[in-house]
Amino acid sequence: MSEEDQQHFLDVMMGGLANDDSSVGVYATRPEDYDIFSFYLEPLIREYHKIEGSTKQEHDWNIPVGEYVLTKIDPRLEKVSMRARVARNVKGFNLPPSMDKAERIKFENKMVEVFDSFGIPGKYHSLTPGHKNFISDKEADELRHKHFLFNDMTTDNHLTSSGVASDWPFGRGIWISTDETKMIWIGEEDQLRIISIVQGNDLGQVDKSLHDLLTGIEKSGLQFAEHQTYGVVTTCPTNMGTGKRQSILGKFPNITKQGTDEKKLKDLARSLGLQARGIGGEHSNMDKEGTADISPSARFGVTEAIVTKRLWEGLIKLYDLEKQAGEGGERQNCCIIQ
Ligand SMILES: Nc1ncnc2c1ncn2[C@@H]1O[C@H](COP(=O)(O)OP(=O)(O)OP(=O)(O)O)[C@@H](O)[C@H]1O
Repeated sequence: MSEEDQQHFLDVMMGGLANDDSSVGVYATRPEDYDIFSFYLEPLIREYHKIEGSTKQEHDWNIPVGEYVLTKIDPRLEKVSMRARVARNVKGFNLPPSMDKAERIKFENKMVEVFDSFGIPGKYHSLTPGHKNFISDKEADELRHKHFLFNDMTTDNHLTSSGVASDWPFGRGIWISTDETKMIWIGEEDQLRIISIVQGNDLGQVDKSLHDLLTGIEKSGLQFAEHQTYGVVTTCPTNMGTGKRQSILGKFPNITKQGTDEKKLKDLARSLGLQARGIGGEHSNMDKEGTADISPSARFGVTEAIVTKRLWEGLIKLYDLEKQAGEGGERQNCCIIQ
């Protein structure tokens, strides 16, 4: 390996070397890392995604609207906060761990041009000092409170030690559609996180909203970085494949014993192929009602449609366990996050 590659390899491993609590401990710094360091990254991707034999990532957004309706699980799941996001990076740019300040700003400006012309009404809010769309800390916190905007990245050791959070807050921001159901993060763990949040009960509805947004961006001519085997290229190998994470915010007071036993819910979720996170995203806590963000773990070797199906099937089982955990098999109120 050349000296230059050795340095890049060290950069890839930096997040894990600096953080004992890392689960994967690896961030790609450039799309080509997945080929140059495949001897290291391929086994890791296979193990994480439990892939045996040869798998080539396929895409399928054919998600039935009207089929995965949460009120079929429980009529009280009427107004649930549903979220779906995909991670994307654009061809020709480094991945966030190795972007410098100038490249981050250049990327943000390129995206502002897309937002000005891609046809979905909305507004861009920038965290970059001096940007024409700059928002104050107070405004940024209001957007965080609504679960729209990502946190200050410098508070996360994994993001700082790997370089993902470098040059904060330059080149960072969020585009939000006028109806506040669609949003795009700029400059977080991936260059783009394309997101939809819908309050409702049909999982297909949030997928459709996300897919409309993604298609709109693709039509703008932006070309995403793709790998011939692993699908969309993402900074963290755990997101490779579809880059899709789909979740609902649900209340599980019985399983979590009023939020005092988060581990119980996390373990049960894991056994169902799901992940349970706290109310404010990864590494956050649940509240006294055991409110958790539930999403399927799989991103690679499954299609976008399968991710939704897995969430649906997992929720049927998880809500049944919640019911069983309650006194007399009764489930308390479940879902509305205001
Ligand atoms: N169903 C949901 N409804 C509303 N907000 C949600 C929902 N699920 C997650 N969120 C919010 O989205 C934000 C981002 O969460 P988080 O960082 O865990 O996930 P992510 O964007 O998918 O990225 P990553 O998996 O890389 O951490 C948090 O504020 C979280 O509370």
